[in-house]
Amino acid sequence: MNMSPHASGAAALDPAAFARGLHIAGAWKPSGSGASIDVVDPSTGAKIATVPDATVEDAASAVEAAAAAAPGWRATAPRKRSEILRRCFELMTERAEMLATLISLENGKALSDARGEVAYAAEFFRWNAEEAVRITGEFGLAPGGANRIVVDYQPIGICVLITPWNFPAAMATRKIAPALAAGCTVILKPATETPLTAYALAALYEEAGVPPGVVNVLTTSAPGPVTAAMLADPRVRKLSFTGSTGVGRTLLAEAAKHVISSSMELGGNAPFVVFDDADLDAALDGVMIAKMRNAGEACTAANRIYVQSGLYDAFAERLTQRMSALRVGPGTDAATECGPMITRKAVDKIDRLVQDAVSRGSRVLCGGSVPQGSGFFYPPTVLADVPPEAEMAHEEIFGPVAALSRFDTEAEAIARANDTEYGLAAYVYTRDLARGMRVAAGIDAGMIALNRGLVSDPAAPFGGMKQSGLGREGGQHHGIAEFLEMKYIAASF
Ligand SMILES: O=CCCCC(=O)O
Repeated sequence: MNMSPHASGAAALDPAAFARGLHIAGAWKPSGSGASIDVVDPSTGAKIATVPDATVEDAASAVEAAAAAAPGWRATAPRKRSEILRRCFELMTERAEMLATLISLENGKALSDARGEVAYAAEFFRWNAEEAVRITGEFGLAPGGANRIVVDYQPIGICVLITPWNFPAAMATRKIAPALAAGCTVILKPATETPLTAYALAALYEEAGVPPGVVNVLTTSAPGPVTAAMLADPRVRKLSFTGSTGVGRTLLAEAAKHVISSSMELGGNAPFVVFDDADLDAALDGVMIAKMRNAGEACTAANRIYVQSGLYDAFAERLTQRMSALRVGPGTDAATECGPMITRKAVDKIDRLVQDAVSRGSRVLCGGSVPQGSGFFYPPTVLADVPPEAEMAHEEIFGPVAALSRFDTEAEAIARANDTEYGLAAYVYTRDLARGMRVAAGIDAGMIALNRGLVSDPAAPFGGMKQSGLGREGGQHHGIAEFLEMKYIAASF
C-alpha cells in the first residue's frame, strides 16, 4: 500500500480560515450558544475546522427565514429562476478546483473522484435550469361535458433536505436544484462530517442570485430534535433524505406524525453480474468504477459480484491485479486513487464484515486487514468465494472490498441478485442483448446498468425499490415532481 503525505493542493485551501469566514446562508444566525462541531481530516484524524452547532431554536429561525423568502421566490418567473440556476452551474464549474479540494479535504475522497463529483453536482443545476421552464399542467373536458378539468402544479412549500457525507456536493445539489426550480425554499442539513462544502456552495448560490433565505444551511450534532422541530412546523411540507435505511425509517415515522411528503434515497446492496459471454476487459473496467468510485463509499457501489463459472478465475485474477495496483493515500494527494474512509468506525465496520466473510470460508486475494498508522484507511481488498450467508452479502460494505461469488445459470444469477431486502442499483455484463434485457427485467432494482459501471445521471430517475427508498431524484419531470403539489380545478364557464 502506498501512503503518500499531503499534497500541496490542500495547502492552497486553509480550512481553518475558511471556517472562520464561514458564510451562514439564509436570514437566520446561530443562536449564540457558541457550541461548535469539529470537522476532521479523515487522512490524518486531525481537526481542521469548526462549524456552528445549531439548536432547536436555530431550527425555528431557519424555518422562519425560509418562510419569509417563500412568497418572493414562488412569484419569481420560471425563466428568472432558470437563469439563476444556470448561473449556479456556471459558478460551480468555474470554481471546480476549489470545491474539489474542499470535498477531498473533509471527506477524504481522491481528488479525481472529487472533481467528478463537482461536475456531477453542477450538472443538477444545469439540468434543473432547463426543467424549471417546463413545468406544465393539464387541461381537458370532463367526461360528462359539464366542466373542464384543469390540473395545475405549484411549489409544495418549505423543504427540509438532509444529506450524507459521501457526496457532500452532489447529494445537496440533487435536492436543492429541483426544489428551487419548482419554486420552493429549503433548509439543508448536511452531514456533520462534511459541512464545509455545504457552506461553500451556499455562498456560491447567493453570488449566483439566489435571494437570502431561499437556501438555509443548518449544521447540528443533534439531528433528531432539530429535524423533529422543523417537521413539526406546519409550514414545512417536504422532507427529502439521502442516507441509511435505518435513519430513513425514523425520519419517515417523524414525517408521518405531520403527514409530510417524503422522498427517501436509502441503502443499497447492488449485485454486479458477469456472464460467461461478457467482454472481460469491459466488465473489469466497469467493476472498477462500480466498486471503487468514491472508494466504495456509495449506495450504488457493487456490493456483491457474481461471476459465471467459465469466467470466474480469470476475472478474479485480473481484478486482484487491478485492485492491488491502486495507490492509497490522502485524498488531496494528486496521485491518490483510493482515499481514507470517513471515520475510524467505518473502518472497523468494513473490517468486521471482511473477517466475518473469511471466517465463513472466503479467500483473501489482496488486502483484508487494517493498516498501521494515522488516518482512516482500508486497503483495496478482493475476497473470493463469498458465501450467501456472509454478513457482507446482506449489508452495505461501504468500502473498497470486492466480494466475489460464482454462479452457473441465468436463473441462479437473478435469484441471487434478488436475495436482498434492498433494490437500488444492479449491474449486468453480457454480449447477449436479449439476455441483458431479460435479466434487467428480472432484477428488483430501481436502476440497472447494462454493460456499464455507472448508472447515475442527473437526466435519469435515481432511486430504489424495496428498502432502498421512496421517490426518484433527477430525470425528466420525475425529480422536480417531488417538489410540486398537484391542484385540480373543476372549471365551468
Ligand atoms: O450513497 C449514495 C450516493 C449516490 C451517488 C450517486 O448519485 O451516484
